[in-house]
Amino acid sequence: TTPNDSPRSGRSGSLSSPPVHDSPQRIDVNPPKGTRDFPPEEMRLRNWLFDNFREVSRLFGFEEVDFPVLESEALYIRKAGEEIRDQLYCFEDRGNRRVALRPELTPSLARLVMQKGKSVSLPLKWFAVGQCWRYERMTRGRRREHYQWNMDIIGVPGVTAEAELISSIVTFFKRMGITSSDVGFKVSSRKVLQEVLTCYAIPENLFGKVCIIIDKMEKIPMDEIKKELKAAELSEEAIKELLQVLSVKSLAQLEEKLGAAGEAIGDLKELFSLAEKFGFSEWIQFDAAVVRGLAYYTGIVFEGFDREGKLRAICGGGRYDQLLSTFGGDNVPACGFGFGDAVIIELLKEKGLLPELSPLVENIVCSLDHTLQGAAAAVATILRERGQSVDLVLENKPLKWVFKRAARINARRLILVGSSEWQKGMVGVKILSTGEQYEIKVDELK
Ligand SMILES: Nc1ccc(Br)nc1
Repeated sequence: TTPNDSPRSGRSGSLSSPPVHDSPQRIDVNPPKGTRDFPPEEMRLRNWLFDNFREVSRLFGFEEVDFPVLESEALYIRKAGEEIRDQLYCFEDRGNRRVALRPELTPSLARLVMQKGKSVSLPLKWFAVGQCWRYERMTRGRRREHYQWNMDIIGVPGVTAEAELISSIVTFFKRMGITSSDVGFKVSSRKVLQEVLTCYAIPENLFGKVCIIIDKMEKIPMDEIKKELKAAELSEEAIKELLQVLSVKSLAQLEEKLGAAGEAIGDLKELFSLAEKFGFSEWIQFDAAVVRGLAYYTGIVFEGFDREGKLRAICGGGRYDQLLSTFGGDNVPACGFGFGDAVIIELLKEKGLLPELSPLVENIVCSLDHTLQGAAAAVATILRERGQSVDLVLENKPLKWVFKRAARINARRLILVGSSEWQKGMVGVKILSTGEQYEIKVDELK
């Protein structure tokens, strides 16, 4: 067949006829499944949220850090049966390296702390806002990426660090207009579980796995929990005791169960006492069932929840004193939290607290005829050099079009470059909110 007789076109042509290009296959204009675009309106909301994350981090004296979205898969290979492991977005790269899109930021932070070693002095107070990934079966239609705000304190063994972290999140909620009537923190300590398991001589290496099973307590039937604990070689008696301890409703009850001497009760009492000093007592409550779903927590754990119970956890965190040593590094005490960008927006919507964020540009500059396009560009440059934002009309457009665009981009004033004014070194100015208009020398524009 001749070049033009491509079976697809179905047209018979001759060599002389111009090549017929089939219309190109239209790409899928949606982002990949489970991911989001951020067009301007959504991007303004995201920037507003992240600016608040950053402002709170600044108020608490934290320094911003970031890491690659792509990490070695080895950072996340933990054998405790975590969901985060099951949903790892991992693959083999062209160099046959096992890599993964990070599902969380803490392992990267631990890696960087290890890399810095003795070159940094403790304590470190670092924060990051980064996109995290999971490969979720789309059957559940959930997102595969979200942005997480993390704050971590490295090198402080006492619970004052956890109190500081909870205080930073409370500060953030208050900035959002969220109160302790809207949101609270369930607080416990993994040392509660540790002390029970030690009583029953459960091997240390089962600790993470037991925590992950317990974390599913409110998500799967109790029979399933018991089955999984039994499969993890816990005796019936140990399971019974464990579930009993996890159902206590107060620190006093916990003290009766575990005694006053244990670290768990000591840490929790100190945290609740510090809460008074920091001023966030009404935000926190003891809840023995809180363990969080990450294997590496070793002490205090907490999660922010909406008191109406309509949403998933807003944020979560805790102490992870062994993480660096599991990476082969010197052990350093550490604690931190993760705060996702999705649930908080749902909560703000629920509470009618989403901000009105319109675009804002100070000036829209246009020439009144095409011969003055260069003059308009010169005026735009002068204004920009004076720190003024300018939307320069880049084509010859009727004034009606310019006014429509000015309204759409919420411009504060319209600068008109007309031939008679320009010959006098002047431009026309119209304040769009009041309609006030005047002429002014370009040099006097500010
Ligand atoms: N870890 C993780 C990552 C991405 C999303 Br969406 N949720 C949780």
